[in-house]
Amino acid sequence: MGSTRLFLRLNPLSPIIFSPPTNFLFIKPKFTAATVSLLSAAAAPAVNQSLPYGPSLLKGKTPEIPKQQQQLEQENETETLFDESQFTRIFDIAALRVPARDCYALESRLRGHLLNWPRVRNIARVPGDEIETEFINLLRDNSDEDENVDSVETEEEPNSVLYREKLVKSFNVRGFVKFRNLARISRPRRRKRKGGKEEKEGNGRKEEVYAVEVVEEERKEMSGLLGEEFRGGEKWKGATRLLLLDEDLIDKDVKEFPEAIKVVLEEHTRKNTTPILELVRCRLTLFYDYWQMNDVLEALLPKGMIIPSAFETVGHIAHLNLRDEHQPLKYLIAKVVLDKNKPKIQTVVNKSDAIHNDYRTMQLEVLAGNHSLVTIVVENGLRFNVDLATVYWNSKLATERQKLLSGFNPSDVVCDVFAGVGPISISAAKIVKRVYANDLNPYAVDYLERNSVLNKLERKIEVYNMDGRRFIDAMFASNKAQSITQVVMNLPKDAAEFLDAFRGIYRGRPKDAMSNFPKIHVYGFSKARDPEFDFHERIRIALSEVAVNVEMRKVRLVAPGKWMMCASFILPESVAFARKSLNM
Ligand SMILES: C[S@@+](CC[C@H](N)C(=O)[O-])C[C@H]1O[C@@H](n2cnc3c(N)ncnc32)[C@H](O)[C@@H]1O
Repeated sequence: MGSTRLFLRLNPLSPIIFSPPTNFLFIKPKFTAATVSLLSAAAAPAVNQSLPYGPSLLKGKTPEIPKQQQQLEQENETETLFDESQFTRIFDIAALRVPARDCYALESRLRGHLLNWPRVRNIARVPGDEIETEFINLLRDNSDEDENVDSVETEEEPNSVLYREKLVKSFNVRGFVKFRNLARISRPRRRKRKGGKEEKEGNGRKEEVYAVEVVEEERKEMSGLLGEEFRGGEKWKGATRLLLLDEDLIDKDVKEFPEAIKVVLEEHTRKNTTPILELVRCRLTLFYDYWQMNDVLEALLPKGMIIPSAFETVGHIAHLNLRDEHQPLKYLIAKVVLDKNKPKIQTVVNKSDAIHNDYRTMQLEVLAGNHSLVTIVVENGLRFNVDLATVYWNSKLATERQKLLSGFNPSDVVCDVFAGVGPISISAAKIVKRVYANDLNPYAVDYLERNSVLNKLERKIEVYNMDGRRFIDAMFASNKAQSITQVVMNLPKDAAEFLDAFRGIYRGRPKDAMSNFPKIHVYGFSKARDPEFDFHERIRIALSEVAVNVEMRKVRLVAPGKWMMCASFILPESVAFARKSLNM
């Protein structure tokens, strides 16, 4: 059966001029004629007074889309899974236009009454808010009113008290006003901004996050509050900024404003013959790039469907584990995951099947982004090249690996029987004297060698490519046997069944010459009600030994009711000198 791709676009028949947006998911007519509205009622913003404070796709207005653009979008719909412009929301808000140099002081003074929306700065810039110095000088020349633009040095030498007072005024929250750049040095670099638009760089493309525009200025209401002398921003003698006010203040009369704002307005009016604050009406537009992954998925997926918001990452790859119900929407989900996690994530894959093969590699389907499954993972300060198409990697085991390594010391010699690309071997090589690392998968061995070199530890690691049982046999038959102090067996599916390889490893050799018995760390899964007992039993059976003194740990729950266990024990002398197992 061919794959069915679902396309989301704005319903062309619905009126969209400043109306609550209605999103519909269309199955392309090419595949079926049925139009399925998968978007829940929740995704259609109603003017709902009970909505919580803050930005929401269920609030605001959608922009007017010109007819021509609508047609263009319909023509291009084959290329896109959904129309990102459907996520544009416009909010009317009130703002105070203030002198740029006072904006930080006023922001901290009025913080509780400002917009305070996540990822939207309370201080906004709009085109034309920066006035050229020459223009300021021109205004100053033509003005007989005293404005507080760096006036200290233009006045006659005052007495010491007045001088100190003047000096104090020459500082603001950012430092000495005459050296504004000094304050900037310690500030993080601002994002590039064009006019009132906030943008971020993502994956080479500029993402428009939000924009602020001034719609109209409301001076009359202010003069009502502040008296006749208030003439509201008729003359701006310097750069200005907008302080975005609490969303609830948009339709309020200034008289109903919180006291703190009224006090600031009055103070400024009293101090300046030409008031330097004004109230303006603004339009705040939040674009697709503003919304977080969950916001978008919640709006796109049918009501009641579980939002697949959690995923594992391996380097630049996000690895989803989609349920059956997500399958028809997998490309759409992957696009959102990619869009919302760029640039760190470049590829989104879905694990399409349980792991069945010997090399423990996952069956991955690339759903979005670039198709390379070769990536670099950084763990514990070490770098690992991994190709998820050919080798095993599991970032969830990072903590466990650290736990295991914490028991190693510089005099140890380690045998890693199922080494993969080397997360245990290479990390161990940093601590111990020597590591013998083995894996059956030739690709894993290739990466293991490369990773040893990449981390400059190749001199401490010897790499082997053979079956685990043969490797154990070869190591303990060689003259390396007496130096080996630790053996790691991380193949949880069936490592315990490899333990019989230790039976008789010293058989036929003089007991006094073979006095060193390595500590074995073996991993395994258990679905039993008592996983410790169950795993211990499996170890005893594999070793054919009744009493084995084992330290048992639960590593993690890998599935409901299924534990990954780690058992550590010193190889019993009786096992090492026992008759060889028939399997060998
Ligand atoms: C669960 S992975 C663990 C790899 C590594 N220790 C890690 O933490 O990433 C198990 C590894 O055992 C290897 N393997 C499977 N059967 C094997 C066998 N019979 N002999 C040796 N290695 C084997 C697989 O290729 C795989 O790399």
